[in-house]
Amino acid sequence: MEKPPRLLLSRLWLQNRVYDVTLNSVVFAWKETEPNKKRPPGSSWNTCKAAGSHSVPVCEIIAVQETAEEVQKKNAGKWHRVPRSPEESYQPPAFTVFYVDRSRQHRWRCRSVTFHCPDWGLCQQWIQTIEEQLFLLTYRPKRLLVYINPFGGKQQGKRIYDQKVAPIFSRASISTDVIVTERANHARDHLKTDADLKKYDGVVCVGGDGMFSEIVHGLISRTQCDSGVDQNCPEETLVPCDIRIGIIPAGSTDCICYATVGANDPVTSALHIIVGDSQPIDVCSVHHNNTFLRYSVSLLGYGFYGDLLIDSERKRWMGPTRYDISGAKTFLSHHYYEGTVSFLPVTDNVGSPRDKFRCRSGCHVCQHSGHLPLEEKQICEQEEEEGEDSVSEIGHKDVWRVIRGKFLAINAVSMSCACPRSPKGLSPAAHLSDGTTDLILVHKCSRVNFLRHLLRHTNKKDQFDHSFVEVHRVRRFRFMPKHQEVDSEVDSEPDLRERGKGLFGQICRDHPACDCAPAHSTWSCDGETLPHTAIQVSAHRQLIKLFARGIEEQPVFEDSTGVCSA
Ligand SMILES: CCCCCCCCCCCCC/C=C/[C@@H](O)[C@H](COP(=O)(O)O)NC(=O)CCCCCCCCCCCCCCC
Ligand SMILES: Nc1ncnc2c1ncn2[C@@H]1O[C@H](COP(=O)(O)OP(=O)(O)O)[C@@H](O)[C@H]1O
Ligand SMILES: [Ca+2]
Repeated sequence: MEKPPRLLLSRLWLQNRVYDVTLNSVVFAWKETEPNKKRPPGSSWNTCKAAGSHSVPVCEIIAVQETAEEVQKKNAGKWHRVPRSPEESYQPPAFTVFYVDRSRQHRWRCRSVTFHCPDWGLCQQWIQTIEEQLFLLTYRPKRLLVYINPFGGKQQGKRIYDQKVAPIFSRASISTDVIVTERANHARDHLKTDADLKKYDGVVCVGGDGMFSEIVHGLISRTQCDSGVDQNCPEETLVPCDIRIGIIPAGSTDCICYATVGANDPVTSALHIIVGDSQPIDVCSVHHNNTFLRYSVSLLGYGFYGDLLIDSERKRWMGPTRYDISGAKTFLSHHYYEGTVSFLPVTDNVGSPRDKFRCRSGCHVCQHSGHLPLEEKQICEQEEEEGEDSVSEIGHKDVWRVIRGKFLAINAVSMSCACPRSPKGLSPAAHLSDGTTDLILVHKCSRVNFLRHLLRHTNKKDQFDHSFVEVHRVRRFRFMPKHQEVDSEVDSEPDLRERGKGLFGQICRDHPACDCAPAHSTWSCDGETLPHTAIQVSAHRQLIKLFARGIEEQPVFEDSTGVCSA
């Protein structure tokens, strides 16, 4: 490929060594010259041959600044001997370039490198030319609206933002309006009606998956409202949101951040926002008949994860540990739930949930997955009883499959849900933006088998390779609990819930050794409970966009000799 024309080439000093420094529209690079001895005062700037080299893509430069003399002296003090004369202490004009440096485990760090120039004019020329190149990156955000949940995770949201994120935003000349939320749904309601979104290039959420869910609900509802789309209609094609969302992880699970960036690290996320990344994300809409309930981006779970969530909400004061305690308790209670799952399997997709390859930055499956209209075509239903072979070859493209059974867990994930607890996630091969969700059915099995299945979320073994687990990639699905099947017209779930909550229901839930099954569980939708158990779910391809790029393939490590951390 042809190289872009060079914009600047100069011989400059970096930590008393001479470098050939170049800039074109794509790369900023510096190459050490040789022999590169310490520069004696008054020596020529033109020495030497090439040696060690470094380069930074222009799109990963965060900022450039003229370096104040005091800063230079301070930096120089780290390695300089004390100057003997005033001439020797003279610091030539210098500029500092701040850029993204890849570290271990998909973490990004802000690094800086300072070059000394022979004269002030050249220094200014470098600063101006780099700034001009950054100005051309129009996809970078300039104004952001930030919501901080001060009570998410370990209640560190405000501190994380003030200490780790705000300084790099300001270095990148990003202006912000910050709202520290005062109540649950504060951010959602503000986005839905009050926020002047035209003023901003992005919305940033400091908190966990629950807080992100608030932002998503605010933005999607606002967009549908502005476009006259009725969210209550399950068949509607929803209008995608234009504005990108950034997540600064400060929650308990942080799976949306982890699964889209590869780390739950505030600085990494801030840098992805600054460089203006964009990653489309699938969203599932959840309805009960013709009533819209919620959107789901991560885990929509019934049975194990639903029960776990209900129990964990009472332990919110424990912070993120609540999920482990409630997880163990729910595991011991070992409840299963009867019901019918119907789903529309994906037939025209390139990927499958059993694939060995993963959704990564620039994923071809996400790019090439077609967008089928959501309208239900001719519905052919084939019932499958548990334990029998499931066959669905009816020779029709859109065949609904029906599975009636006893389930320990029903999970739908439209992304992998990778998180620190499970770095590969609930469905390791799920895709961020292919318009599908992976439906995982864990049938009733022994505690030992269920534990084996759970443990496989934390190691390299395939968690779907069990006779009691099945996984399907779907565009839509429905669930009907058994107690409502008799009369599906009955819409009196609150009464039924009361029954489950009665004296015996409570004892059974709280008594780990008790094997009697409660009538129904509760759906957990990205960490919030749903008020209904009979639901219809539709995946909407690429409905929202994040300041992320998907998980990058193996990061490239470079020797950063001569480069200091910002
Ligand atoms: C034996 C060890 C088994 C480890 C199994 C780990 C599976 C972890 C999968 C996690 C998927 C997370 C999906 C994300 C959901 C979030 O949207 C949502 C909201 O997050 P937020 O509070 O940050 O706002 N979070 C959740 O619903 C919480 C999920 C909690 C997962 C913790 C699971 C721990 C299970 C422990 C089982 C222990 C068995 C012990 C046997 C003696
Ligand atoms: N100021 C606030 N006071 C109480 N709850 C809040 C506030 N701001 C947001 N929330 C709610 O807190 C819940 C948990 O937030 P989240 O940031 O996801 O933390 P965690 O990951 O610990 O659950 C979300 O449901 C959100 O709606
Ligand atoms: Ca998906």
